[in-house]
Amino acid sequence: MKIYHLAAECYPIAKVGGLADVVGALPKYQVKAGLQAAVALPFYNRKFVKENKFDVVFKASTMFGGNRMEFEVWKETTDKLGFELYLIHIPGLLDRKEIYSYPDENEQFMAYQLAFLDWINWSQQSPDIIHCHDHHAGLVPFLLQHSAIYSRLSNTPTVFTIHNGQYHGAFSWTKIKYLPEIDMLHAGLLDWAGGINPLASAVRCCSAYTTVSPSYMDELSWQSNGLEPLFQMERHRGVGIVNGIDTQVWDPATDPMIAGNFTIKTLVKGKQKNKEALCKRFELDHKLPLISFIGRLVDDKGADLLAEAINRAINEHPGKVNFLVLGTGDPAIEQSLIDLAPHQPNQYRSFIGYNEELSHLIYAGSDFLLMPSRVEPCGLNQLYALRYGTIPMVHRTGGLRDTVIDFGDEGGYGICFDQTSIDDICYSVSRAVALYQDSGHLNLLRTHVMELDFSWDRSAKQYIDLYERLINNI
Ligand SMILES: Nc1ncnc2c1ncn2[C@@H]1O[C@H](COP(=O)(O)OP(=O)(O)O[C@H]2O[C@H](CO)[C@@H](O)[C@H](O)[C@H]2O)[C@@H](O)[C@H]1O
Repeated sequence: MKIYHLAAECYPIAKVGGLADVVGALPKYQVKAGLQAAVALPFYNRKFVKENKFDVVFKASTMFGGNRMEFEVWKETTDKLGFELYLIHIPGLLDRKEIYSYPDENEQFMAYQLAFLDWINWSQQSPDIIHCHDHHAGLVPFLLQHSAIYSRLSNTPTVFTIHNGQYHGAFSWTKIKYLPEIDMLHAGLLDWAGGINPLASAVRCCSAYTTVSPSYMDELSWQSNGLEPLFQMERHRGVGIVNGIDTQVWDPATDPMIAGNFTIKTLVKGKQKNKEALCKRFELDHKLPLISFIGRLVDDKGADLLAEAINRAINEHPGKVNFLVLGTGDPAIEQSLIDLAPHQPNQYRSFIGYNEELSHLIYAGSDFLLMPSRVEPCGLNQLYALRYGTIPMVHRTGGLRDTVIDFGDEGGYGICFDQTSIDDICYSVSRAVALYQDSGHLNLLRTHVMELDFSWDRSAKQYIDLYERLINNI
C-alpha cells in the first residue's frame, strides 16, 4: 500500500510543534508495518536540507496565478528517516528558511499542493491513499475531485487529519486565480463564511477525516473557531485516533540529549541525575519539587495564565517548589514571563526560545509537567513526560482527558483539573507539593507511568485499518 503524507512540518526537517512529531513518526511506523509510506513536504532552507543529500527526481512547470511556475521534487537519498522524504522546491516561494508567517503564506501552500498533484499526475503515480494533515494540505481532496486536470486521480481515497481545528488557513475568493480550472458547480465546497476555507473544504471533500484524539472529535462540534455547524453535520464521518510517540527518539534509556540515561529499574537515580543537571544550569535548588512547562506561549495552551499562577503558587509555598518555563510565542506572554523573574528570583526560571535539546532535559529532569491548555487536540508533551517518569498536571480537555487519569482515581497516575484557571492551577500545585513529600507514593507513580505504552504501534494500526476500509470501500 503506497501512502503520501502531506504536511507543513516533519521532524527532524522542520518543526514548530507537535504536527512535526507526528508526521516524522507515523510514516516510520507504517513502513515498519509493511506499508510504503512517504512524506512530501514543502522545501525549507534549513539545517537538515543543507546537511543531507538529495536527488532531483522531477522537474516541471505549471501555471500559477497567470504565470508559469517552475518546480522541482527533491528526494532524500540515504533513507535515514525510515520513510521516503520528498521536498517540493519552488524558487521564489518554497525555498525559504521559516515554516510560517510569510505574507504570501496562502500562495506558498497553494503552490505546494498544486506542484505535488502535478508531480503525481504527470509521473503517472497512483498512490493508494493521500493523507493530508491540517489546512496547509486541505485543498487536495477538493482538487482531486473537482479539477478536471486531476481526473486520472479522482478516485484516490484521501484522509484528512486535524491536528489543530482553530486554524483554518482561510483566504479571500480573489485568490481563486491561483487554483487550476475547477468545476464551478462544486465551488461551494471551498467556501465558508464568504471565503475559501481549506480546513472546511477538506472535511467536506476527503474520504474520511480524523482528529488526534476521540475527545477532540466531540469538542470540535462546539469549539472550532466558527466551523461548529460543519462538524455537527459531518461528525458521523470522523474518527478520533490518539497520537503515539516515537519511542526511538523519546527513550530515556538512550536519549543523547539528557544528562544521564535511565530505565524503570534505575529511574530514581536517573531522574535525580537529570534534575541536578537541570537545576544546576538554571541555579535552582534541586531538593525542591520542580514543575515545568514546555510549549508554544499562546492562549490555547493556557500560557497567558502562567506568570500569575506561578507567582501565586510560589507565594503560597515559599521555599517549597520551583518552576521552569520553556517556550516561545505571543510577545505579551513572553514579556509577562520575563517580568516575573525579578519578583521570584529564587524559585522561578524561564527560557524564552525554542530549544529541542533543553526540552528533552526538562522532560527527564522535572518532577511534574504542567499543561493548563484550554484546547489540546491530543498533546504530546504529557506522553513524553510519562515516558520519562514525570507526572503530568493537566486540564481535562481533548487528548489530555483521553491520556491522563488522576492519581486519586482507580489506576490513575497524573494530576487533573477541570478548568484553565489560576485557582485550579494553584490547587494542583498544592497537590503536587504534597505528593512530592510522599516519596514512596511518587516513586510508585513514576514507575507506573514509565510502564505505560503510548508508542505509535497501536495508533498506526488504527490508521492502517482506516486506509483499508477506504480502499476496499467498506
Ligand atoms: N520552546 C520549545 N522548545 C523545544 N520544544 C518545544 C518548544 N515548544 C514546544 N516544543 C515541542 O513541540 C511539541 C509540542 O507538541 P504538542 O502536541 O504539545 O503541541 P502543538 O500545539 O504544537 O501540536 C498540535 O498537534 C499535535 C500533534 O497532533 C497535537 O498533539 C496538539 O494537541 C496540537 O495542538 C513537543 O515535542 C514539545 O516538546
